[in-house]
Amino acid sequence: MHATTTPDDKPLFGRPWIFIRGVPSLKFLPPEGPLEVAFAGRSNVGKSSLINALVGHKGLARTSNTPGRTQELNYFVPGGYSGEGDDLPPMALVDMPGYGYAQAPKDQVDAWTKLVFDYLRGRATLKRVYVLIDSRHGIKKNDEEVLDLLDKAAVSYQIVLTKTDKIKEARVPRLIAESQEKIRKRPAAYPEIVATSSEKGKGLDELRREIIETVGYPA
Ligand SMILES: Nc1nc2c(ncn2[C@@H]2O[C@H](COP(=O)(O)OP(=O)(O)OP(=O)(O)O)[C@@H](O)[C@H]2O)c(=O)[nH]1
Ligand SMILES: [Mg+2]
Repeated sequence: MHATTTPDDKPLFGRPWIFIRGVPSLKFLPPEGPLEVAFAGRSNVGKSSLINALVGHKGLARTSNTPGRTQELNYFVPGGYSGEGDDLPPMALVDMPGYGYAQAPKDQVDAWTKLVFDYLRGRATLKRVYVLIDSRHGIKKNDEEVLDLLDKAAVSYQIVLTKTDKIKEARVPRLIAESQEKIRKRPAAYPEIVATSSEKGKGLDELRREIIETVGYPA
């Protein structure tokens, strides 16, 4: 018997990831197939940077200092699958436009927000949403609205603190405790909170482990 060489023999985050599709409106979504893990959060919170840090590819998802950089649902998958027939990747990471303030015309921002909310509410293969919260700001009113939506739609989500390199280290445990208190009664919230810094590589292994567990990889 010889060992197989299917891509599934390699660790999920130990191989190149590729961009496969940008979705400007729901009708362009790929057919439901592989499990999806999505990243939500206010504009500029660090969604695209976190995806790049997780997969170890700096320029994969476009990032910017200007809020409103990501304007579509962007699909990223591990490479090595043709996408034809049954040769599908085991999962996809979905980067999303941010909600809240963005440097773009209001009707455009309203359209992205609707796209994100409709996707979050209605995607059967969406397995987990990471709701990113900037460590300097904590959970705000518009974050709460997204948590309400996810609770109502019974979509499992987890809070991820971003940019922890921008606050004093001693504040991190307090922020985790405060955030945990805010989600304690929320039915679809995963109780653990992950503190990350894409810049310093903090919390990434923990998050990778969570994602692997969430999608049940390898099956
Ligand atoms: N110091 C620090 N800066 C970060 C970190 N993560 C992201 N940033 C910076 O924050 C800014 C926004 O990052 P993005 O990843 O583009 O944020 P986003 O949430 O995808 O933003 P939109 O697509 O506009 O919604 C960029 O200037 C990043 O370099 C971090 O961990 N630490
Ligand atoms: Mg982005």
